[in-house]
Amino acid sequence: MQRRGFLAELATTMHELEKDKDSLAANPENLKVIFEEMVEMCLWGNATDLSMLTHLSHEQIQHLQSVGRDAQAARAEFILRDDQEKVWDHLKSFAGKTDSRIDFVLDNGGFELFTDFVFADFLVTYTPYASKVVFHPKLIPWFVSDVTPPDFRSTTKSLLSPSFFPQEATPEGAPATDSSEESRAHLYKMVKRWESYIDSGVFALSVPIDSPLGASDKKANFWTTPYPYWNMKELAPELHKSLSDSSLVIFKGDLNFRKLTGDVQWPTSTPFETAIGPLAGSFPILSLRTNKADVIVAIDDEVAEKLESSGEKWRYNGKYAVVLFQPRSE
Ligand SMILES: O=P(O)(O)OC[C@H]1O[C@](O)(CO)[C@@H](O)[C@@H]1O
Repeated sequence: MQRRGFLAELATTMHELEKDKDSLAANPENLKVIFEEMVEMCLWGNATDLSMLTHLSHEQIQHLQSVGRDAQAARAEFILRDDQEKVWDHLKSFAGKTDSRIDFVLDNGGFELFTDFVFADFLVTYTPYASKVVFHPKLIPWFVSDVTPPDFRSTTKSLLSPSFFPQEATPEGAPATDSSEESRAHLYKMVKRWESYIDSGVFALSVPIDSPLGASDKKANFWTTPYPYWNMKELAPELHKSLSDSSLVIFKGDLNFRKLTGDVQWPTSTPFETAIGPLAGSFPILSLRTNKADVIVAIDDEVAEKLESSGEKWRYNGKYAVVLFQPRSE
């Protein structure tokens, strides 16, 4: 029930944005505020994949996945390096262009994919900076809950299915409240829009949408090889070329971050640009990562020292995060 609350809350937020669409488009500063909420929603959507569920309490999971403005503000101090400002400036440079494309290198299905859809929807529906989104799934569920093409296809269908969210009832069995009916309607409308975007190509998968589990595709096989993303250009030239046409490539989650940085035990203050090696400058990269493994870069020494001396398992307890941006080279 709680999960449905979050989904509906996001759907209602998106619904309410509709009223302000024109004024938001005319006023980038207001749009920026919403953009930052969207980035953080999408970032923390990664906090609780299946592997984290085993050691977080129900309350901790709910806290990490709560999507309201206040909950996000409370978590801002846990973002150890935050390049949102740079990303926003980069996005604004696409105003007036009709062919700007954002790519999402997906991570987990379920709640995280829902937040990816919401962010993508925000970018194409409410900002003048993106005309298309390409989603990159994996062809096998490599780290258990990775999004595959069948997951992508079934997500909108599930969200639209009446049985997915059974009618709410009060403990006494009274009928649903007006507000829950309304939020259900907002969710329905939003997901219908996503389906129309899939039909029209505004939202696309990098591989044929009907690809079965275990299919082979030059644009996706690389994601499930043992190689770091440093080797993308020579080992997956088609994928590299395709991403080179993107206005922004968003890498979701911990595993993608590890592959971007070579899964190396870098000194914590290593610049992101150094850690991503030959990929730096090839295309604009945004990494939205909650920390679930030892690898970490781009953190000020004082911050790292303080966390180390606290004894907290900050590198992998899922409570901390980084938002890292590397632009395309001129
Ligand atoms: O789903 P994500 O964010 O890519 O996280 C995957 C991570 O989960 C783990 O399997 C366990 O935390 C890590 O080893 C791995 O990097």
